[in-house]
Amino acid sequence: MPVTNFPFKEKYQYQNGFDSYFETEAVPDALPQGHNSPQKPPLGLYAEKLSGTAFTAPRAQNKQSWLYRILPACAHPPFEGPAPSPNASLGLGAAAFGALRYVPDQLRWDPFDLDVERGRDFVEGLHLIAGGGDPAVKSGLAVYVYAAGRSMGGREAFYSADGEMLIVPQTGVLDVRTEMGWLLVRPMEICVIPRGVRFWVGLAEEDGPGARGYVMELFQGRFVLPELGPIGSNGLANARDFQAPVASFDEDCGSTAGDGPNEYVVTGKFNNSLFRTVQRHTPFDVVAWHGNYYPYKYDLGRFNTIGSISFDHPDPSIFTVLSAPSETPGTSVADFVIFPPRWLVGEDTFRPPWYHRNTMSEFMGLIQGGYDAKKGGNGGFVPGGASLHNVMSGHGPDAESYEGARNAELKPAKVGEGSCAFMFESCLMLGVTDWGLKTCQKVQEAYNEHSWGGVKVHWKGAGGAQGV
Ligand SMILES: O=C(O)Cc1cc(O)ccc1O
Ligand SMILES: [Fe+2]
Repeated sequence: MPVTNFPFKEKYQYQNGFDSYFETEAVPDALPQGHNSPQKPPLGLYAEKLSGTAFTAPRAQNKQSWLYRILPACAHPPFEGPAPSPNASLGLGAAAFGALRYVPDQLRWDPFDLDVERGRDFVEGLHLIAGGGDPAVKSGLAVYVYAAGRSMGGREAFYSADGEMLIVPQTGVLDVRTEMGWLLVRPMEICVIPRGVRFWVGLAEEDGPGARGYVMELFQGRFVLPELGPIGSNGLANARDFQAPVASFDEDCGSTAGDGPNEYVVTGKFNNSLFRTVQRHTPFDVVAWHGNYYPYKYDLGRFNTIGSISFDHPDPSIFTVLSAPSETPGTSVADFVIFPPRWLVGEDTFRPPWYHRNTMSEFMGLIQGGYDAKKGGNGGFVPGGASLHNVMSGHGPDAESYEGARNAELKPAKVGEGSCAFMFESCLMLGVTDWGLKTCQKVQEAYNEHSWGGVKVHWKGAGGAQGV
């Protein structure tokens, strides 16, 4: 079901479409007509180009936007850093990335703690849990969980030069301000902030339980919609359901870069370290923009789920929302896959996921409800928790789910009502941080035993009838 209530309607306005060319102006006539960079842009604005791909990238992949702003982004004192990570002990930063540990065991985590002390904002609350590759050579990705108990300071902004950030809220509504405008992102919605775009994250419900969720930072390439092949021209996540913000700006800029009335802290993530600068003008001063490089959001309830209407359990690639292709055809650096409510009708079929070992690694999280192949409850796979099944690590339904599905009457059945699990699937082997393995204290030590310790032998012997 799509997310329905739309608070703060006047602040959040969207333009619809994936990979579209948009133009938007918060003040009439702020966009130059017929030019990108006139001698004097309208209203005394500066023109600034933001490129997400090489200038010479083929047209089909080329991503860039023109921003018309009160002062250009370059007007700031030198960055200081690497700054001590606001949460070095929690796992963000170069040291944590450099010390990733690669383990073949299946891992599962209890729900990660919310920031009940209300001490951390979104950036301070980012905990690196797993990753692979290297942002300096634009390869690989990082996976975080976040727990934010408060909004970022009113004069703060963050950006990642390392990659595009896919944010998956699990608890708490995020009020996201970007250079290109505002996005309201609720649980069961996601948003993507492209590399380099400055943003601010607030909690829309200041007196709620705080915000918790998952982030994938993609060092390599960008998220695109998966090919549909024989599915045809519609299905899965449809382009028109992606929403981009409209231009919205503040005017706190003084008359030059140096003498503005206030100080704004811009924190940049650069090769896994944080650098900060304090400038005397707001980074959110973009009065108009046009282009195809922009942040966007998507309501997972709009996903058009497709499955087998005859027999056998299809590969989960049919549930891909967004995909970041590698150079190898059909092989993703990262896929974002969801398991929404759906009908299962397969005849003579073991309906949950089969047992499997993959060359791809699978990091899973649960936004709400349960997951059909795994027990919930204490010690199970529950909302706000996670699991990691790394390259060639065997996994599948726990013994109890296997027995249940093996003996189930195969009537059409709706699974996953009110639930949504997701998977960050990657062709990379994922290393886990010290925080993820130890400090967070959420690893379920008995995960393997608890899930598969009880798998029964059904073998009837060489003479046994098949399928009994
Ligand atoms: O491991 C998992 O639970 C994810 C998954 C789901 C599915 O339906 C098929 C394969 C797969 O890896
Ligand atoms: Fe799997």
